[in-house]
Amino acid sequence: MSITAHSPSAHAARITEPEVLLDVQAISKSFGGRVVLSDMSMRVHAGEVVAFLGANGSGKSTTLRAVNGIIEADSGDIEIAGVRLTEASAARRAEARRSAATVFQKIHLVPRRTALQNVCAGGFSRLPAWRSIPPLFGAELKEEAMACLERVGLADRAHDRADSLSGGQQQRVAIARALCQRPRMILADEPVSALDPRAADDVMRLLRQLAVEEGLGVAAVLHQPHLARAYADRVIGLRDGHLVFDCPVAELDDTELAALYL
Ligand SMILES: Nc1ncnc2c1ncn2[C@@H]1O[C@H](COP(=O)(O)OP(=O)(O)OP(=O)(O)O)[C@@H](O)[C@H]1O
Repeated sequence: MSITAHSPSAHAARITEPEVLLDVQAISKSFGGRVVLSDMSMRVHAGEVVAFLGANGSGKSTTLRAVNGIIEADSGDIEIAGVRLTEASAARRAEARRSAATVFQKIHLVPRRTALQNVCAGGFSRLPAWRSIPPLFGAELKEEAMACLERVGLADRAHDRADSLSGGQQQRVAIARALCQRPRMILADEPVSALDPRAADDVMRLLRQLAVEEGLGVAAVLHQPHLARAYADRVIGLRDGHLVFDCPVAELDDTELAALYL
């Protein structure tokens, strides 16, 4: 994990080649007649970390869930890696959504399986269902999963049971599993909320490293503004389902930030 936040070379690359990996266009969502997200628009570019901030219930997770397909927006549109979801076939839509891998606060590893076996699960969508038990994973998938563990700095723990790893290590295994899905971007829904400050820093540094060094887009819901300041390029503020600000992290205003949580 060698890079520091806000590397100038990544900044230059974004200016010359701002590939849009996620384009959320005026999406709205209601549950039981209550509007929880209203006309939300935002973008994530390749190589960029975007942080979502806002109080409980402000619509952060709803935005990510509309992108990854856990829910469908009532209106608006979403483009993932150039695929406009409302116009795409079901197969194209599923493929586009696979290119945005999700990492959750609750890590959901299979505790008794090894780190490597858990990471292999990220590649299952490319395999027939009967190949998804460990003896049948195949050498190729195992090799790819091992490379993913190397990318998160945990190759040496590949054969340890998931439940023998620390919380921070388990979240890095979950990120490796997401990488094994071969995504263009990572949607991280409170990826560090269950971690101590040091492990939280490690995970955020890793997500930033994947953006800067590998060109992934990262959209992360955070409850820690200081982590957004340290690791994001852009910060999005949500309040009561409305976008309040979307600005480069250097322009984040303390008063506006505090107002999100009033
Ligand atoms: N499946 C659902 N059914 C009914 N209401 C829902 C559903 N999902 C979310 N909501 C409501 O939508 C609102 C926005 O929820 P969301 O999870 O997006 O907030 P959030 O900003 O991510 O909050 P938190 O920081 O607490 O995770 C909340 O009031 C929540 O109760």
